[in-house]
Amino acid sequence: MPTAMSDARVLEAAECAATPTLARRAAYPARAIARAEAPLTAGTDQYMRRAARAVAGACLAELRELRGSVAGSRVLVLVGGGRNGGDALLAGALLARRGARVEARPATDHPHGAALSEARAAGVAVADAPAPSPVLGGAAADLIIDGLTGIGASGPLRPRAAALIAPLIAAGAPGERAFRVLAVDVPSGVGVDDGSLPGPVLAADRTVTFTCPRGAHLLPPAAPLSGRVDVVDLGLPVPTGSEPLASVPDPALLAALLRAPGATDHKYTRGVVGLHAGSEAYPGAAVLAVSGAIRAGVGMARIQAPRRAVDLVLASRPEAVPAIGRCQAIVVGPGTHRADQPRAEELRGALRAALRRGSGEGQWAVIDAGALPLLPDLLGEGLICGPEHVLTPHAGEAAALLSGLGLPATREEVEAAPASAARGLAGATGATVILKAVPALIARPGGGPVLSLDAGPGWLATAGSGDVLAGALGAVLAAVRADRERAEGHQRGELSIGAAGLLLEDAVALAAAASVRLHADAGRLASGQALGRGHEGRPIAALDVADHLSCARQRLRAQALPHDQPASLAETGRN
Ligand SMILES: NC(=O)C1=CN([C@@H]2O[C@H](COP(=O)(O)OP(=O)(O)OC[C@H]3O[C@@H](n4cnc5c(N)ncnc54)[C@H](OP(=O)(O)O)[C@@H]3O)[C@@H](O)[C@H]2O)[C@@H](O)CC1
Ligand SMILES: Nc1ncnc2c1ncn2[C@@H]1O[C@H](COP(=O)(O)OP(=O)(O)O)[C@@H](O)[C@H]1O
Ligand SMILES: [K+]
Repeated sequence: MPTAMSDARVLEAAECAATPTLARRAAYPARAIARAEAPLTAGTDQYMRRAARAVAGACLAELRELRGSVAGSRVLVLVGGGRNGGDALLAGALLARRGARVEARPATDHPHGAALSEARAAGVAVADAPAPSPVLGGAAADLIIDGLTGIGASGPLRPRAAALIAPLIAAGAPGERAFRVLAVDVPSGVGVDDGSLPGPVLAADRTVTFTCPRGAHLLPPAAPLSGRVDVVDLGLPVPTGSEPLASVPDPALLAALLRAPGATDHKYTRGVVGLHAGSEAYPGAAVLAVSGAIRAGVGMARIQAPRRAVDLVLASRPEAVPAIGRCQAIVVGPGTHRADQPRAEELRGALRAALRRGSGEGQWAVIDAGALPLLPDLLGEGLICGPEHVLTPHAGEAAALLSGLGLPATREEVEAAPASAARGLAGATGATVILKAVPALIARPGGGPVLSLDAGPGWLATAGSGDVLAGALGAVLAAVRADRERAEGHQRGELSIGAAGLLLEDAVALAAAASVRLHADAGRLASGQALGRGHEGRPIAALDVADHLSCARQRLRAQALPHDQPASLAETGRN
C-alpha cells in the first residue's frame, strides 16, 4: 500500500498531469472504448488506481479553491457496483489520507471489493442508508464524488442510486449550491454515447474522464451537466478503429481560416457577403446581421432589405453597400417571417439563385430564420442543397423543417436528441447544419461525427443574437470561399492560404465552427465572463455581441496560433 508521502507526490503529479478541457477531442462509443482497453486492463487494477489518482488530484484542486485546504474538508462518495465506483472509493481513500473526512454511500450491495477494503483501511466511513440530504455526520459536505455509474451502465439510474442523488439535485444547480460535485468519467445516469437524459442526473461542477471524451461530454442535452471536463491519459489506447460519435474542432484549425489580410489583399479578396436580412416588421435584424458580418472581418457587406431596414443599417453602418452584386456568400432570412409574402418571395428568389440545379457547387449561403421554412417547396421544385449551404435552425425551427421534409418531429423531440436531429436534417437536405443547441452542433451532409462547440454564455440567449451569428457566419464563409477561389487561380502549392486544400464539406463545416466560436467568445467578452471561472457575467444586448466579434477573432488567433505558425488544414480529415 502506498505511503502518505508517496500519495502526496503522486497526487501533486496528477494535479499537473490532468489535461484540462478536452485536449483529446473525439468522443468514441463506450463499447469501442471498453474493447480497446480490455487487453490491457484485464486482471489488473493498476489503471483504476491511475484513474483514482487523477480523480483525487481534481478533488484536491476543487477543495483548495472552495475551502483553501483539504484537511478537515468533508467529502461524500457515491458508489455504484462497477469500476466507476471503484475509482471513486480509491479516490476517497487518497483524500482520507490527506486529512479529509470521507464518507462513502454505496448504491449496491456489491461495491468493488478491493477498493472498498482499501477505502475502509484509509479511514473512509461506509454508510448504508440513502442520504436524506447532502450531510456528513450532521454537517454539509464540501464535495460529492459521483461514482455511481460510468461507461458500463445503461438506462436511467436504478432506484437506489436515484434515491442517493435526489436530495443533492434538490440542493440546486452548480454555482448555486454550497457543495461541489466531481463526476467520475460521466455524471451518472446520462446516455453515455448519445448524450440523452433517460432519468435524473446530478449536474457536476467538474468531470474527470479517461483517454478520450464520451458522447455525453460533447452532445446535448447531457453535455452541460459535465461541467468542466478533464481528459486524463491513463496509458490506455484511443479506439481509433471506430468512427467517433462527435468531436471538438482544434482551435488552431479554426484560427487558420481567419487569416489576417496581407499586402496583396483588397476588399474583394477578403470576401464580400450579401445579406437578405430584415423586414418591415423586424428592421433591426438587418443592422445586427450586417454588424455581425462587418465585425467578424468581411471585406464588404451588401444589404438587400425594405427601405426602412436599409435606412437603419446605413445610419449605424455607413460602410454597408445597399445593393446586392457579386458576393462570395449570401445570408438569407434573419429578421424575416414566411407569413410576410412579398419578403418571402424575395427570399425565394435569392435561394433559387443560390441552390444547386445539378452537381456543380451553388452559391455559398447561410439559410436562417424565415428562409428555412421555404426550403421544402424549393427542394420539391428539384433544386438541391450542397455542403456550401448552411442551415442555422434552433430546435423549434429544426422540428418544423424536419416535419416539412416529411420527417415529423416536435421541438421536444429535437431537444431530447439534438445530434440525431442535426444529422437527420443534414442528410435530408444535403446541406451543412448548425443546430443552435448548448453546446452547438454542426452536422455534415456526408455524415460522420458531429462537431460540438461551446455555445458561449447563457447571456447569448437574447433577441437578435442569432442574427449576429448569421452575419458572422456569412463573413467567414465569404472569406473562405474567396481564399479558395484565389488559390484555384494559382499553381498547386504556390499559394497556400485559408481553406484552399480542404474538401468543400470540411471547409464549410470548419467555417461554421469558426463562426460559432467567434460568437461564443464575443458573448463571453461582452458579458465579462471571459474573466474566468466564478465570473458569471452580466446581461448583454445582441449588438454588444457584434461589437466584440473583432476582439474575439484577434484573441482566437493569438491564443490558438501563439507562434504565428499556421495550422495545417490539410490534416483536418473528419475529426
Ligand atoms: N476498464 C478499466 O479497467 C477501467 C475502467 N475505469 C472505470 O470503470 C468504469 C467502467 O466500469 P464498469 O465496466 O465496471 O462499469 P460501470 O460504469 O462502473 O457500471 C457498471 C455497474 O453499474 C451497474 N449499473 C448498470 N446500469 C445501471 C443503472 N442504470 N443504474 C445503476 N447501476 C447500474 C451495474 O450493475 P449490474 O448490471 O452489474 O447489476 C454495474 O455494477 C469507467 O466508467 C471508469 O470509471 C477506470 O478505472 C479506468 C480503467
Ligand atoms: N443558453 C444559451 N447558452 C448559450 N448560447 C445560447 C443560449 N441560448 C441561445 N443561445 C445562442 O443565442 C443565439 C440565439 O439564436 P436565435 O434563437 O436564432 O435568436 P434570434 O432569432 O433572436 O436572433 C444562438 O446562437 C444560440 O446558440
Ligand atoms: K459517474
